[in-house]
Amino acid sequence: MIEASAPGKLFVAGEYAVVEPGGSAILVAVDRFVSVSGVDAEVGSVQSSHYGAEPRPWGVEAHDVVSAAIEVVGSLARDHGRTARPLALTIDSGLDDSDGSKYGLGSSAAVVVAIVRVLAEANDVPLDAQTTLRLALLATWAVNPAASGGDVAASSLGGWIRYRSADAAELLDRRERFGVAEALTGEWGSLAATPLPAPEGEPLLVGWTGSPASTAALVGRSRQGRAVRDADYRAFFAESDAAVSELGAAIARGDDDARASGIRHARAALAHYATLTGIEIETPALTELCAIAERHGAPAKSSGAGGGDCGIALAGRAVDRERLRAEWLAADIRPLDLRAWPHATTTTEAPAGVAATPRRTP
Ligand SMILES: Nc1ncnc2c1ncn2[C@@H]1O[C@H](COP(=O)(O)OP(=O)(O)O)[C@@H](O)[C@H]1O
Ligand SMILES: C[C@@](O)(CCOP(=O)(O)OP(=O)(O)O)CC(=O)O
Repeated sequence: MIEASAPGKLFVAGEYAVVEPGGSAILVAVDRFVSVSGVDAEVGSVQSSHYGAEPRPWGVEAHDVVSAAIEVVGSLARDHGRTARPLALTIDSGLDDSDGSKYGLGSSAAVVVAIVRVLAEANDVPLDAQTTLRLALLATWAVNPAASGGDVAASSLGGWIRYRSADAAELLDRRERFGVAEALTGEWGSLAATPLPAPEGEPLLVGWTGSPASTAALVGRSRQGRAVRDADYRAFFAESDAAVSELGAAIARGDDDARASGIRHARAALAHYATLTGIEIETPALTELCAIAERHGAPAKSSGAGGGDCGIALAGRAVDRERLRAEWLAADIRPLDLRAWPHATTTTEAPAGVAATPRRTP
């Protein structure tokens, strides 16, 4: 049996701007995982609670990320002159809560990355984190070419990362014309995924404000909705980029004040974007989440597409986290028990039962 897992993620800054090729974001992987196992089988299949009781055979016309991930690694194996080994895959997602709440922790990215890891291991295709990222991006874009891939980068690399997006259309075209193996090598334009040092003292606090509208719908609306003047969009893009640079540099040198300023600037850029597009990114519940955190001295903002889901706060050592969490709860905001992963103190250890890199068991 081969097993691998991949962590979920949260956006810290750069949402929406990162959708544009060359846009930047900061993300953090969190300690909830999607795990995938695979055993040799005559016919490839996938079992998941998403599909009901029966395993789904590979190759079924299902335009989803699971099929896309199987397809992309299969193509790579063929490009290397091998036939992809059929496996019976089982997907087990720990990203949603036992009561069925979905927190928007990037399940599609974690599923893709975990599947890519298992299949690559089964087919003896060695993968480093950057190659995993590229393969998982090709799979993700095959289903959603408008995705920035920031979530895929966080799932592939783990930890705190700075991400700059690539031109999906150009890379999909390269895959189409030259195959996956060829598409993987060579320039990926503006793509960059760089680890940042984990901030000291585990400052990440996460609150969940309820289920949002779908991200695809929000991103779609942002493009087709209110006609945004090019100059206005450019101003937002520059503002977001500056906030991400400020925050990335602050995290890199461990400067808490500059980190707080970076978060507040990223929040302001999103407010600007919401005004331009008419999208409600920061709902009243998210505004309340931020107000409570700010009263405790912790800078905060929405995380991801917004319209609900999670907000984050970065709490310095002086912040009374227990009181902050209690006030969130009293305001109907659910504090989530999440930490950055790998944890700052145990960077080499995976939690029990979690294989960051694929593992074979007899
Ligand atoms: N446990 C799972 N089993 C199979 N597919 C999954 C699972 N979790 C997520 N997915 C895939 O990921 C998609 C969810 O993607 P998306 O709506 O972007 O959510 P998220 O914001 O969590 O990434 C699903 O439609 C499905 O294709
Ligand atoms: C708007 C975005 O920049 C961020 C969306 O972040 P979310 O974390 O909300 O996304 P899902 O994982 O699909 O729930 C779109 C993108 O980067 O693709």
